Amino acid sequence: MEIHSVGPFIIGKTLGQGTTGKVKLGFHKDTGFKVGIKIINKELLSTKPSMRRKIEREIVLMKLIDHPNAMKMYEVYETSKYLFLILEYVEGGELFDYLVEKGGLESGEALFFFQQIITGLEYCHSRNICHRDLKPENLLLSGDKRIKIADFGMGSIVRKDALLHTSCGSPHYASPEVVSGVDYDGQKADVWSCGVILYALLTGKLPFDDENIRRLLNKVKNGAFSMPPYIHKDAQDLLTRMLIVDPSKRISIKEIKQHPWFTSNNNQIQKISPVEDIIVDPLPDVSAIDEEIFRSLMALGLGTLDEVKSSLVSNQKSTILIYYRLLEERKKFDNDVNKYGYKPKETRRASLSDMSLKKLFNGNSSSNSNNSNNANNTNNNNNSNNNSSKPNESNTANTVSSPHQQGSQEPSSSSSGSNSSSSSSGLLKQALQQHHHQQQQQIHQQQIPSISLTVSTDSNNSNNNSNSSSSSSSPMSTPSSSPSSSSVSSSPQISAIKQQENKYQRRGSMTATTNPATSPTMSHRGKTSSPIEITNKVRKLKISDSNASPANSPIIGSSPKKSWFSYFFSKNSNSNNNNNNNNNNNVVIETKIDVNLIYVNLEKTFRKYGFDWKYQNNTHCIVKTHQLNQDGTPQFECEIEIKAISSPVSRPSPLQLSANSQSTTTTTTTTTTTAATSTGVPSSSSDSTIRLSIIRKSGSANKFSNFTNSLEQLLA
Ligand SMILES: Nc1ncnc2c1ncn2[C@@H]1O[C@H](COP(=O)(O)OP(=O)(O)OP(=O)(O)O)[C@@H](O)[C@H]1O
Repeated sequence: MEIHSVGPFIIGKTLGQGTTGKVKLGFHKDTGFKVGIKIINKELLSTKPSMRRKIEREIVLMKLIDHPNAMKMYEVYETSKYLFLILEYVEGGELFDYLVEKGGLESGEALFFFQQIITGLEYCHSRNICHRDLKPENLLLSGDKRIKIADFGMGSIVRKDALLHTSCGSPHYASPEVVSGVDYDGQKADVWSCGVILYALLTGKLPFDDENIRRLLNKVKNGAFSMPPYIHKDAQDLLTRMLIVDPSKRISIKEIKQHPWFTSNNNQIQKISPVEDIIVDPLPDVSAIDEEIFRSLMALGLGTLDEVKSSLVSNQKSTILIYYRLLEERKKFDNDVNKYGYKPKETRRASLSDMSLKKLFNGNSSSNSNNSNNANNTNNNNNSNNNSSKPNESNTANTVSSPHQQGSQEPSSSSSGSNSSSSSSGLLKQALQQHHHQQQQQIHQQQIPSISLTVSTDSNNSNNNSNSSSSSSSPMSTPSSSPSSSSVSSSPQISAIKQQENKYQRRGSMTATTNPATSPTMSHRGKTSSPIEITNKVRKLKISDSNASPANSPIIGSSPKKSWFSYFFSKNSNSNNNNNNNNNNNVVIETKIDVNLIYVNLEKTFRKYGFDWKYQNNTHCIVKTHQLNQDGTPQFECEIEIKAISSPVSRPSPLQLSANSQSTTTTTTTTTTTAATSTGVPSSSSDSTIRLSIIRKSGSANKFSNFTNSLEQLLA
């Protein structure tokens, strides 16, 4: 039976497509509240362990994230075939497209975006989450131009002072240490990516680019880029500090926030305390461990089964225990809200205080000083509670268009699989509440004469408003007066911002003649390297590989049920830390890591095992040991086939911003995308999946097993 709804949401038009499936627009049946629904075929997850791990990780990380500058995940639904991630709807599209349209941005607007990126990233880092794939394509814009960091598929939790191994991301945004294949500090690598993004914001160009991947990687490693003279000198200074090759000398997020350019608009950005500040109690014994949360922890790869278990009952504070408690808090929050409807402030706060989250928020201040921001936030929330304590009742219908009116493309009233809206999770319930509140405000504003606003020349003055309703009371939110934590879109502050935004001048289309950056530039750090003109290459390629996209099918079999964490975790949890394929001859690893960085990872593993390697042709690599058996054959030898496979949406990998790009129909038959690069390897779009298959092996089974385990870990 075909259904057109998931839980309380009617499924509408397609918003986009990633490697795991389509993202559709969803409308809340009762309120018209919009969400993004990411539809993932579970078959994909069972047949591709690395993809499964990626999705598992993404879901758990998103459960841990609640910040106005990061895309929220409200709920997960599933049928026997599909997973549905109910996401915050981010209507303004990708920052990438915005940059394509506008070219380089005026300094104030660039700062406006940059501050939000840094605020969101600082929040992630405070939870020890590194994004590792920051680029304008993964930064979405809300309707009121708020940045939402998205796509945590490459994200990782990093224990304090630990280094990361996997080289991932897009080479244009990846740091020198990442492209060099050495172990790296994930936070410093994210800072580098932000430096590249800042450069792109200010110039509409990339600091490091080359058609030839080998040269590109060398440029990144070298770190030389040209600095257009029109960039404000303070911004130049910040860029120079962010794009420092040596990560130990690279500026930190904390220092960025104190930098003169960052603070030049007097926007007050609040400090976010690290996750380590949370006070947590251990569990009394292993029988108290919540199975679902345990599986989620395993998905984060924080330790082996035994390590995780013993950390949870140990008196010693550990990352594992902290994340257990955070996930528990989120689960409790969702459940409580379901049980009691919109939860009264006192109860929620009591729940939060159980784990002394107040210590986390506002640093180590006492509960009193949980104060201004929290109080403001809570009060706001409380107000909205008072205004509409039952969001799904009565007055919402008067203020919100029905999904049909809002243009749902599939406005079927089919109730199959529908969960009642009253079972919405905490974050969703909160968002619905907020949505209702906004609608009310809008109506109210329409009824009163318009107020004349004095618009300051600072793009962010209005951001000092701390009435963040979106970050207010959910379990892991942190009070923040960040740019994005401003109030609802209908507020005078936002109107003022909008007016200001309208004042931003387009820099003009990025043509060779009009772009100031193509005029003679000053050399940077004594080196010259012309900035690469953002080319007029095709931005969006049409989907052609229908097989690759399960979500192309007109949806959905059985009724979706809501799950806190989807049951696919339980089905597959045994294999979380194992390589299922080890017993098979044909090990297949699929990964979404950029193809160029796959080679960095491969070679890193070869070196680790002391193997020699040789690329036979574009897609095959022979790997063998130096050491020989008595009969003269290598102790171990194997052949790896490397292929780009289904890429539902292909996009140019670098910031090939194109002011006049047309949506051109281009066939994306990725299995054949093996155009040789200088390294003689297949090339593909940055979003395609690459399959590595060991098609032949001989020699030591032990070596083989260790080697493939390493590869899997590195590329998962
Ligand atoms: N919550 C959302 N609101 C609005 N648009 C969205 C939302 N989520 C995704 N999109 C759009 O859909 C596109 C595909 O998203 P999706 O997350 O599936 O792909 P992706 O970012 O390539 O990640 P991956 O392929 O790793 O899953 C995005 O590029 C974005 O334009």
